[in-house]
Amino acid sequence: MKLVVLGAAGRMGRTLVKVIAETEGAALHAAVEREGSLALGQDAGLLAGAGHAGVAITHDLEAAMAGADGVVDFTAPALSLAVARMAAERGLVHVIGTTGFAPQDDAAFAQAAEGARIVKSGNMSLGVNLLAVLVEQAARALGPDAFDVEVLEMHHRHKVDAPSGTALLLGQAAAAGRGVDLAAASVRVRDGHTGARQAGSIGFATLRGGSVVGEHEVILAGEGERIELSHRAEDRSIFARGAVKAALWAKGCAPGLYSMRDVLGL
Ligand SMILES: NC(=O)C1=CN([C@@H]2O[C@H](COP(=O)(O)OP(=O)(O)OC[C@H]3O[C@@H](n4cnc5c(N)ncnc54)[C@H](OP(=O)(O)O)[C@@H]3O)[C@@H](O)[C@H]2O)C=CC1
Ligand SMILES: O=C(O)C1=N[C@H](C(=O)O)C[C@H](O)C1
Repeated sequence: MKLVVLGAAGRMGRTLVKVIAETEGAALHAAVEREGSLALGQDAGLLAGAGHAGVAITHDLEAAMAGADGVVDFTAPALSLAVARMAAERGLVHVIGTTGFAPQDDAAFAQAAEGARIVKSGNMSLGVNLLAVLVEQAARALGPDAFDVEVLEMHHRHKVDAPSGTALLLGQAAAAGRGVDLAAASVRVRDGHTGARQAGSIGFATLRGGSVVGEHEVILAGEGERIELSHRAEDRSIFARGAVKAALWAKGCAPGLYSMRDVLGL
Protein backbone atom coordinates (compact mmCIF):
# COMPACT_ATOMS: atom_id res chain seq x y z
CA MET A 1 0.00 0.00 0.00
CA LYS A 2 1.50 3.34 -1.09
CA LEU A 3 1.28 5.83 1.78
CA VAL A 4 1.82 9.57 2.00
CA VAL A 5 3.08 10.82 5.37
CA LEU A 6 2.00 14.35 6.22
CA GLY A 7 4.07 16.35 8.71
CA ALA A 8 6.97 14.02 7.88
CA ALA A 9 9.51 16.02 9.89
CA GLY A 10 7.33 16.14 13.01
CA ARG A 11 7.56 13.83 16.05
CA MET A 12 4.88 11.47 14.73
CA GLY A 13 5.79 11.95 11.07
CA ARG A 14 9.33 10.68 11.63
CA THR A 15 8.06 7.74 13.68
CA LEU A 16 5.61 6.87 10.89
CA VAL A 17 8.34 6.88 8.25
CA LYS A 18 10.30 4.37 10.39
CA VAL A 19 7.30 2.12 11.02
CA ILE A 20 6.29 2.12 7.34
CA ALA A 21 9.83 1.00 6.44
CA GLU A 22 9.45 -1.92 8.87
CA THR A 23 5.91 -2.96 7.82
CA GLU A 24 5.28 -5.60 5.19
CA GLY A 25 2.70 -4.42 2.67
CA ALA A 26 3.31 -0.72 3.33
CA ALA A 27 5.56 1.61 1.32
CA LEU A 28 6.42 5.29 1.65
CA HIS A 29 5.06 7.00 -1.47
CA ALA A 30 5.62 10.65 -0.49
CA ALA A 31 6.43 12.81 2.52
CA VAL A 32 4.99 16.29 3.00
CA GLU A 33 5.88 19.35 5.04
CA ARG A 34 4.75 22.96 4.93
CA GLU A 35 6.08 25.37 2.28
CA GLY A 36 9.19 27.05 3.71
CA SER A 37 10.00 24.16 6.07
CA LEU A 38 13.73 23.53 6.55
CA ALA A 39 13.02 19.83 5.96
CA LEU A 40 12.00 20.31 2.30
CA GLY A 41 14.22 18.36 -0.09
CA GLN A 42 15.68 16.13 2.64
CA ASP A 43 15.31 12.37 2.36
CA ALA A 44 12.40 11.38 4.65
CA GLY A 45 14.04 8.11 5.68
CA LEU A 46 17.37 9.68 6.60
CA LEU A 47 15.59 12.40 8.59
CA ALA A 48 13.67 9.72 10.48
CA GLY A 49 16.79 7.66 11.19
CA ALA A 50 15.38 4.83 9.09
CA GLY A 51 18.02 4.78 6.34
CA HIS A 52 17.76 6.17 2.82
CA ALA A 53 14.12 6.04 1.59
CA GLY A 54 14.58 7.70 -1.79
CA VAL A 55 11.67 10.03 -0.98
CA ALA A 56 12.45 13.74 -0.75
CA ILE A 57 10.17 15.80 1.48
CA THR A 58 7.91 18.07 -0.58
CA HIS A 59 5.34 20.80 0.06
CA ASP A 60 3.35 19.84 -3.06
CA LEU A 61 0.39 18.00 -1.57
CA GLU A 62 -1.42 17.43 -4.89
CA ALA A 63 1.66 15.81 -6.44
CA ALA A 64 2.28 13.77 -3.29
CA MET A 65 -1.23 12.32 -3.38
CA ALA A 66 -1.10 11.40 -7.08
CA GLY A 67 -0.76 7.61 -7.40
CA ALA A 68 -1.04 7.05 -3.63
CA ASP A 69 -3.42 4.61 -1.88
CA GLY A 70 -3.61 6.45 1.40
CA VAL A 71 -2.50 9.36 3.58
CA VAL A 72 -1.37 9.11 7.19
CA ASP A 73 -1.88 12.39 8.94
CA PHE A 74 -0.69 13.49 12.38
CA THR A 75 -0.51 17.24 11.82
CA ALA A 76 -2.92 20.08 12.64
CA PRO A 77 -6.72 20.45 12.30
CA ALA A 78 -6.71 22.89 9.33
CA LEU A 79 -4.56 20.57 7.22
CA SER A 80 -6.46 17.41 8.21
CA LEU A 81 -9.79 19.00 7.24
CA ALA A 82 -8.43 20.06 3.84
CA VAL A 83 -6.84 16.65 3.19
CA ALA A 84 -10.06 14.79 4.10
CA ARG A 85 -11.79 16.66 1.26
CA MET A 86 -8.92 15.82 -1.14
CA ALA A 87 -8.98 12.15 -0.07
CA ALA A 88 -12.73 12.05 -0.71
CA GLU A 89 -12.30 13.39 -4.27
CA ARG A 90 -9.69 10.67 -4.94
CA GLY A 91 -11.36 7.79 -3.01
CA LEU A 92 -8.25 7.38 -0.82
CA VAL A 93 -7.69 6.05 2.68
CA HIS A 94 -7.12 8.88 5.17
CA VAL A 95 -5.86 7.92 8.63
CA ILE A 96 -6.25 10.91 10.96
CA GLY A 97 -4.35 10.98 14.25
CA THR A 98 -4.46 14.77 14.54
CA THR A 99 -6.23 16.07 17.65
CA GLY A 100 -7.65 19.44 18.73
CA PHE A 101 -10.61 19.65 16.33
CA ALA A 102 -13.67 21.81 17.06
CA PRO A 103 -17.00 19.98 17.62
CA GLN A 104 -18.37 21.45 14.38
CA ASP A 105 -15.58 19.72 12.37
CA ASP A 106 -17.37 16.36 12.83
CA ALA A 107 -19.82 17.26 10.05
CA ALA A 108 -16.99 17.95 7.58
CA PHE A 109 -15.41 14.55 8.27
CA ALA A 110 -18.78 12.80 7.93
CA GLN A 111 -19.21 14.46 4.52
CA ALA A 112 -15.67 13.57 3.39
CA ALA A 113 -16.29 9.97 4.46
CA GLU A 114 -18.86 9.65 1.68
CA GLY A 115 -15.90 9.38 -0.71
CA ALA A 116 -12.89 8.57 1.47
CA ARG A 117 -12.12 5.66 3.81
CA ILE A 118 -11.37 7.63 6.96
CA VAL A 119 -10.03 6.16 10.18
CA LYS A 120 -9.94 8.86 12.85
CA SER A 121 -8.98 8.43 16.48
CA GLY A 122 -7.52 10.53 19.28
CA ASN A 123 -5.28 7.57 20.05
CA MET A 124 -4.15 4.84 17.65
CA SER A 125 -2.66 2.48 20.24
CA LEU A 126 -4.12 -0.92 21.08
CA GLY A 127 -3.72 -0.26 24.81
CA VAL A 128 -5.73 2.97 24.93
CA ASN A 129 -8.52 1.58 22.78
CA LEU A 130 -8.80 -1.43 25.07
CA LEU A 131 -8.77 0.95 28.04
CA ALA A 132 -11.72 2.82 26.49
CA VAL A 133 -13.71 -0.43 26.39
CA LEU A 134 -12.92 -1.03 30.08
CA VAL A 135 -13.87 2.54 31.01
CA GLU A 136 -17.19 2.22 29.20
CA GLN A 137 -17.94 -1.04 31.06
CA ALA A 138 -16.95 0.41 34.43
CA ALA A 139 -19.01 3.58 33.95
CA ARG A 140 -22.03 1.51 32.90
CA ALA A 141 -21.70 -0.83 35.89
CA LEU A 142 -21.08 1.81 38.54
CA GLY A 143 -23.58 4.55 37.65
CA PRO A 144 -23.30 8.32 38.23
CA ASP A 145 -24.80 8.56 41.74
CA ALA A 146 -22.24 6.43 43.58
CA PHE A 147 -19.08 7.07 41.49
CA ASP A 148 -17.58 10.28 40.08
CA VAL A 149 -15.53 10.10 36.87
CA GLU A 150 -12.37 12.22 36.46
CA VAL A 151 -9.97 11.98 33.48
CA LEU A 152 -6.34 13.05 34.03
CA GLU A 153 -3.70 13.41 31.35
CA MET A 154 -0.06 14.49 31.09
CA HIS A 155 1.92 15.24 27.92
CA HIS A 156 5.23 16.82 26.86
CA ARG A 157 5.71 20.58 26.92
CA HIS A 158 5.24 20.97 23.12
CA LYS A 159 1.63 19.76 22.98
CA VAL A 160 -0.70 22.50 21.74
CA ASP A 161 -4.23 21.17 22.44
CA ALA A 162 -6.08 20.35 25.67
CA PRO A 163 -7.67 18.17 26.85
CA SER A 164 -5.81 15.60 24.77
CA GLY A 165 -7.67 13.68 22.09
CA THR A 166 -7.21 10.57 24.23
CA ALA A 167 -8.71 12.22 27.31
CA LEU A 168 -11.75 13.16 25.23
CA LEU A 169 -11.95 9.63 23.79
CA LEU A 170 -11.90 8.19 27.34
CA GLY A 171 -14.43 10.79 28.53
CA GLN A 172 -16.62 9.80 25.58
CA ALA A 173 -16.34 6.13 26.61
CA ALA A 174 -17.45 7.01 30.15
CA ALA A 175 -20.33 9.10 28.79
CA ALA A 176 -21.40 6.25 26.48
CA GLY A 177 -21.33 3.83 29.42
CA ARG A 178 -23.62 6.16 31.33
CA GLY A 179 -25.80 6.95 28.31
CA VAL A 180 -25.18 10.71 28.55
CA ASP A 181 -23.89 13.40 26.18
CA LEU A 182 -20.23 14.22 26.94
CA ALA A 183 -20.54 17.86 25.85
CA ALA A 184 -23.31 18.43 28.39
CA ALA A 185 -21.65 16.45 31.22
CA SER A 186 -18.01 17.54 30.93
CA VAL A 187 -16.23 20.00 33.22
CA ARG A 188 -12.96 20.96 31.54
CA VAL A 189 -11.66 23.63 33.93
CA ARG A 190 -11.99 24.31 37.66
CA ASP A 191 -10.76 27.55 39.16
CA GLY A 192 -11.71 29.64 42.19
CA HIS A 193 -14.86 29.04 44.26
CA THR A 194 -16.39 26.33 42.11
CA GLY A 195 -18.96 24.99 44.57
CA ALA A 196 -19.31 21.28 45.23
CA ARG A 197 -18.84 18.78 42.44
CA GLN A 198 -21.85 18.53 40.13
CA ALA A 199 -23.36 15.02 40.31
CA GLY A 200 -22.95 13.07 37.08
CA SER A 201 -20.29 15.39 35.65
CA ILE A 202 -17.16 14.05 33.92
CA GLY A 203 -14.12 16.11 34.93
CA PHE A 204 -10.88 16.70 33.03
CA ALA A 205 -7.45 17.70 34.36
CA THR A 206 -4.50 18.59 32.10
CA LEU A 207 -0.78 18.51 32.96
CA ARG A 208 2.02 19.57 30.58
CA GLY A 209 5.77 19.23 30.99
CA GLY A 210 9.07 17.77 29.86
CA SER A 211 9.14 14.90 27.39
CA VAL A 212 6.17 12.81 28.57
CA VAL A 213 4.91 10.81 25.54
CA GLY A 214 1.37 10.45 26.90
CA GLU A 215 -0.18 9.37 30.22
CA HIS A 216 -3.88 8.97 30.92
CA GLU A 217 -5.82 7.94 33.99
CA VAL A 218 -9.55 7.55 34.50
CA ILE A 219 -10.56 7.66 38.15
CA LEU A 220 -13.93 6.40 39.31
CA ALA A 221 -14.20 7.77 42.84
CA GLY A 222 -16.86 6.51 45.22
CA GLU A 223 -17.46 6.77 48.98
CA GLY A 224 -14.61 4.87 50.62
CA GLU A 225 -13.14 3.37 47.44
CA ARG A 226 -11.58 4.42 44.14
CA ILE A 227 -10.93 2.61 40.86
CA GLU A 228 -8.05 3.86 38.70
CA LEU A 229 -7.69 2.73 35.08
CA SER A 230 -4.57 4.03 33.38
CA HIS A 231 -2.30 3.86 30.34
CA ARG A 232 1.29 5.02 29.92
CA ALA A 233 2.74 5.46 26.43
CA GLU A 234 6.50 4.83 26.51
CA ASP A 235 7.24 5.21 22.80
CA ARG A 236 5.47 6.94 19.87
CA SER A 237 5.80 3.81 17.76
CA ILE A 238 2.64 2.41 19.45
CA PHE A 239 0.63 5.18 17.73
CA ALA A 240 2.43 4.80 14.40
CA ARG A 241 1.99 1.01 14.32
CA GLY A 242 -1.72 1.47 14.99
CA ALA A 243 -2.01 4.07 12.24
CA VAL A 244 -0.29 1.90 9.61
CA LYS A 245 -2.42 -1.08 10.65
CA ALA A 246 -5.50 1.16 10.22
CA ALA A 247 -4.41 2.20 6.72
CA LEU A 248 -3.92 -1.42 5.60
CA TRP A 249 -7.28 -2.40 7.14
CA ALA A 250 -9.19 0.52 5.58
CA LYS A 251 -7.94 -0.24 2.06
CA GLY A 252 -10.38 -3.15 1.91
CA CYS A 253 -13.33 -1.17 3.31
CA ALA A 254 -16.14 0.80 1.71
CA PRO A 255 -15.97 4.60 2.04
CA GLY A 256 -16.94 5.62 5.56
CA LEU A 257 -15.80 7.04 8.88
CA TYR A 258 -14.18 4.39 11.08
CA SER A 259 -12.59 4.34 14.55
CA MET A 260 -9.65 2.36 15.93
CA ARG A 261 -12.17 0.22 17.77
CA ASP A 262 -13.47 -0.82 14.33
CA VAL A 263 -9.92 -1.57 13.14
CA LEU A 264 -9.04 -3.59 16.24
CA GLY A 265 -12.40 -5.34 16.50
CA LEU A 266 -12.94 -4.07 20.07
N1 LIG B 1 -4.00 9.87 17.57
C1 LIG B 1 -2.82 9.51 18.08
O1 LIG B 1 -2.56 8.33 18.39
C2 LIG B 1 -1.78 10.56 18.27
C3 LIG B 1 -2.05 11.84 17.89
N2 LIG B 1 -1.09 12.80 17.95
C4 LIG B 1 -1.46 14.10 17.40
O2 LIG B 1 -0.77 14.28 16.17
C5 LIG B 1 -0.54 15.67 15.96
C6 LIG B 1 0.94 15.92 15.67
O3 LIG B 1 1.69 15.60 16.82
P1 LIG B 1 3.29 15.71 16.79
O4 LIG B 1 3.85 14.84 15.73
O5 LIG B 1 3.73 15.55 18.18
O6 LIG B 1 3.46 17.25 16.36
P2 LIG B 1 4.68 17.93 15.56
O7 LIG B 1 4.46 19.41 15.72
O8 LIG B 1 5.96 17.32 15.99
O9 LIG B 1 4.41 17.50 14.04
C7 LIG B 1 3.38 18.01 13.25
C8 LIG B 1 3.96 18.26 11.87
O10 LIG B 1 2.92 18.61 10.97
C9 LIG B 1 3.35 19.77 10.26
N3 LIG B 1 2.21 20.59 9.81
C10 LIG B 1 1.27 21.19 10.56
N4 LIG B 1 0.42 21.90 9.78
C11 LIG B 1 0.86 21.72 8.51
C12 LIG B 1 0.42 22.20 7.24
N5 LIG B 1 -0.66 22.99 7.13
N6 LIG B 1 1.10 21.82 6.13
C13 LIG B 1 2.18 21.01 6.22
N7 LIG B 1 2.66 20.54 7.41
C14 LIG B 1 2.00 20.89 8.52
C15 LIG B 1 4.18 20.54 11.26
O11 LIG B 1 4.96 21.51 10.62
P3 LIG B 1 5.24 22.90 11.39
O12 LIG B 1 6.11 22.56 12.53
O13 LIG B 1 5.88 23.73 10.33
O14 LIG B 1 3.89 23.44 11.82
C16 LIG B 1 4.98 19.40 11.89
O15 LIG B 1 6.12 19.05 11.13
C17 LIG B 1 -1.09 16.39 17.18
O16 LIG B 1 -2.41 16.81 16.93
C18 LIG B 1 -1.10 15.28 18.24
O17 LIG B 1 -2.01 15.50 19.27
C19 LIG B 1 0.16 12.54 18.39
C20 LIG B 1 0.49 11.29 18.81
C21 LIG B 1 -0.46 10.19 18.78
O1 LIG C 1 0.33 15.22 21.17
C1 LIG C 1 0.73 14.09 21.55
O2 LIG C 1 1.92 13.85 21.77
C2 LIG C 1 -0.28 13.03 21.70
N1 LIG C 1 -1.48 13.29 21.31
C3 LIG C 1 -2.59 12.41 21.34
C4 LIG C 1 -3.69 13.00 22.22
O3 LIG C 1 -3.98 14.20 22.09
O4 LIG C 1 -4.27 12.26 23.02
C5 LIG C 1 -2.22 10.99 21.64
C6 LIG C 1 -1.04 10.79 22.53
O5 LIG C 1 -1.43 10.84 23.86
C7 LIG C 1 0.11 11.71 22.23
